[in-house]
Amino acid sequence: MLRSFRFNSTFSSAKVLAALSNPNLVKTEGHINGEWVSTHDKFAVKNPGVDGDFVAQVSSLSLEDAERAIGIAKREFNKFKKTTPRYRSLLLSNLNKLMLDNQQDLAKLIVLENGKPYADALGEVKYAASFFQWFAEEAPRVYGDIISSANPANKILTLKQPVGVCGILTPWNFPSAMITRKLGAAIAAGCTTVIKPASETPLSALALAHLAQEAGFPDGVVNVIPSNHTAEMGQLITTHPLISKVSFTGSTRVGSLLMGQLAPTLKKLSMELGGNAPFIVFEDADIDKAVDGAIVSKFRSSGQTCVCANRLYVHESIYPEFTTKLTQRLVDTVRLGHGLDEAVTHGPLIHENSMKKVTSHIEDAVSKGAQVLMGGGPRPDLGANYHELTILGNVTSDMEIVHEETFGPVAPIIKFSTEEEVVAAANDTEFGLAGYFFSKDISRVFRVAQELNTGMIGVNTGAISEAALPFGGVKLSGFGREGSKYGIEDYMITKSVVLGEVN
Ligand SMILES: NC(=O)c1ccc[n+]([C@@H]2O[C@H](COP(=O)([O-])OP(=O)(O)OC[C@H]3O[C@@H](n4cnc5c(N)ncnc54)[C@H](O)[C@@H]3O)[C@@H](O)[C@H]2O)c1
Ligand SMILES: O=CCCC(=O)O
Repeated sequence: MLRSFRFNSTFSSAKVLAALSNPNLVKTEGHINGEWVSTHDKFAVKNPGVDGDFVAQVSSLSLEDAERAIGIAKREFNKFKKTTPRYRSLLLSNLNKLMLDNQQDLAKLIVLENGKPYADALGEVKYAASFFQWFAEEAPRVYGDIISSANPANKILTLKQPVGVCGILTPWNFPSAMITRKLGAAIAAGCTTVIKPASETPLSALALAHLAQEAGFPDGVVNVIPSNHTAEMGQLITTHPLISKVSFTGSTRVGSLLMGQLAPTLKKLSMELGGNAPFIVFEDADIDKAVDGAIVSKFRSSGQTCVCANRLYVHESIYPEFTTKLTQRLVDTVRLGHGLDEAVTHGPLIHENSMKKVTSHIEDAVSKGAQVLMGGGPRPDLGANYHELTILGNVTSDMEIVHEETFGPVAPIIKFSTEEEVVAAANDTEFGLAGYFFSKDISRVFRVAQELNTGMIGVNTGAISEAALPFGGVKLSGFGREGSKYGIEDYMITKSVVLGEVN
């Protein structure tokens, strides 16, 4: 059995918040036009790691507040779009620095509201800040074109212009990085923003708003509207005529709903949605490296990332060695418990619904013949949201876990015999966000990388995320690319200007 740690009262939210070095980061009100907006209507932010512990009561902004934020963002857009890329680059650099200066406190906020272990939370803060650094560097490097015309008297110019006010809708699994990957690009392009953070994790978003103000952002450029009226806020943002672009990260179900709402106003749209990542270990792989890669890819944030491996396909000739080594490595290294315990490597899941999905996937698989090789159940002794890291062997394609994203700490292992068979199985899904495979055969590396229908592929690595990566999917995993040299494009329009009589 894996070692684990019981809850210690020093991890209660009140104590952790009281001990932050920079108490100004703890904001519980909305942020519109540079002002903090308090409401009578509040919602509770729960600490997923400690039953019954609340991190904060946060103002739940109304639709009228959101309308005001959008109007202000539009007014400010008309000024902000005229600022120079160098100026916006400086704002982003300042914000990157302030995030890094406050990284320990920001990480503690993430642990409290999301549950992930402190080391992972610190990693998220650095990852989140890196998008500001990246887009600070991209902002001055946006170029238009001069194009020859069919008419010898004409020249065609293209201008890159910011798209307008951007609605940013984000999930709870990366309370900071899912905002900064969008916000960094939007600011670099010259857009203004209205951010609706997940109601599970608004504190990281509000801390960012505070730091943006400290970094010198003009009022009204970054507006944050926490609310537990999520569906109504989504409806307003997707239909509002003053919003020109919406970027959403979350489930395919909600993404598809938002896209329907948005159709009448035809806004520019980016969607980072669910995945069902295959992780393939070929017979020629370095098995120890594949085991390391599987742990990183499958169990990062206890399986709650959209790029987590969801199905592990292992060649039949190495199946016994791979499963034994994977199980042993986890038994030796994993510590389940509260994210602020330094020894802990894996924390709780976000809430009851996640626990239910994990349980139902395990029950379905076991009822159809899967074998529990490790873990398999909840840990109520630690708290309501703790679940053992679990490995299932002898998984087959009739099991739900092969077709649906678990978003939890379960690794289902499926045997395969040929490359053709495993590529077909890996592609047999409506989703296409990330995929992974391990092989030392360079021909196979190129062949399989081209054949897998996903937006991102890790070859001989389970860790792909960074600011330089064009992040995004295909099929029901969405569209648009975030981060990278492509990310800023989604926040700009290309305007063509035909100059006559220039010859
Ligand atoms: N692709 C990604 O980067 C990514 C990241 C995180 C989560 N996910 C997906 O999200 C799922 C788990 O999270 P979940 O169940 O909380 O997903 P979800 O789509 O229900 O919620 C995600 C976020 O979307 C927002 N949201 C929900 N309903 C909305 C609505 N009607 N209008 C506007 N915004 C709305 C909320 O802020 C919420 O936190 C996973 O199964 C995974 O597929 C994907
Ligand atoms: O879960 C979604 C994003 C994960 C990542 O950026 O690595």
